[in-house]
Amino acid sequence: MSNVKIIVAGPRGKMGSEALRLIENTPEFELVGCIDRKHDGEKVSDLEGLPKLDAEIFSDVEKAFQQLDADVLIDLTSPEVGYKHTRLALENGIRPVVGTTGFTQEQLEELQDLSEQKELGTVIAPNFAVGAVLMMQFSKWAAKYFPDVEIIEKHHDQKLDAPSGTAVKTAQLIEEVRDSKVQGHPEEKETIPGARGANEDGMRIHSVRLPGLVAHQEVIFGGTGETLTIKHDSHHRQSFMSGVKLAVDQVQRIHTLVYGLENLLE
Ligand SMILES: NC(=O)C1=CN([C@@H]2O[C@H](COP(=O)(O)OP(=O)(O)OC[C@H]3O[C@@H](n4cnc5c(N)ncnc54)[C@H](OP(=O)(O)O)[C@@H]3O)[C@@H](O)[C@H]2O)C=CC1
Ligand SMILES: O=C(O)C1=N[C@H](C(=O)O)C[C@H](O)C1
Repeated sequence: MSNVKIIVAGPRGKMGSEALRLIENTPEFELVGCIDRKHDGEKVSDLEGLPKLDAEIFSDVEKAFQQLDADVLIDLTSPEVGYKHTRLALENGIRPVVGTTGFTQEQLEELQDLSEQKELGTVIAPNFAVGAVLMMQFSKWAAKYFPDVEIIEKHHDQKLDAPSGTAVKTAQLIEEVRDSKVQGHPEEKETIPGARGANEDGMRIHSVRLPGLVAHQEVIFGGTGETLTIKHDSHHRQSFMSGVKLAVDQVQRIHTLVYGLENLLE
């Protein structure tokens, strides 16, 4: 079988650089190019701290997609640019695997339509860590029995989007099984705005941002005389890479958009 030819967008980033290491260590994966707003025309191997891979860097995304013979785009950038990259990849016959978080519901629906129209697979996964996927699934299960729930997500202080994509996805999964419910005291008042966190269908989501953190989430359920906490921690970004590999393998076998790694796990 021939190699999977991959473009990485965001190669200097915390996740993008980890994805380059995954490609370097996966015999059937081949890096054919990178998208980066800096270093146009340089090689990945020219950049300090990145694997010695002989792929060219492009700052012009359309040029990259037209010139490179690629099967898959791995996007690990920021919400606005990630959406643009995903659209352009599909328009150029390249299957996107997207870890970038912060896409709107409308953007996800547009990408779903485009993916189907082009008959090309797209994987958008708010969290590639298998443990995080299980934490979300367990939370969905628990919400059937415990409709009072609050989500606390904790990330490093360089994160751009809040709440995290994982927290949003967790709330969406819980909403599938939980009747809409306003939690807390009906007359509660915030004496400092934001004290009760974001309100998603009555559920509260709290976002902590601190140096020293990587990616962590607790989902706390409250019942009569008991609480249940479901917790996941990513201590290192390697935790996301088996999911990225699975998504790259599977995106070539599907012809629609899959949102969430749980839909690809056996
Ligand atoms: N699905 C998952 O499992 C995970 C998803 N994520 C998500 O992945 C994304 C990246 O995270 P992380 O690696 O931590 O972030 P970083 O900030 O470390 O990296 C982002 C990269 O994207 C580049 N970038 C940002 N904006 C642009 C732009 N306008 N044009 C071109 N390149 C751009 C940055 O380049 P520059 O240095 O020039 O700004 C940087 O190289 C985030 O959305 C995050 O939420 C993170 C971890 C796990
Ligand atoms: O920015 C991060 O770091 C992470 N982003 C994703 C999210 O928004 O959920 C996944 C993981 O939590 C790490």
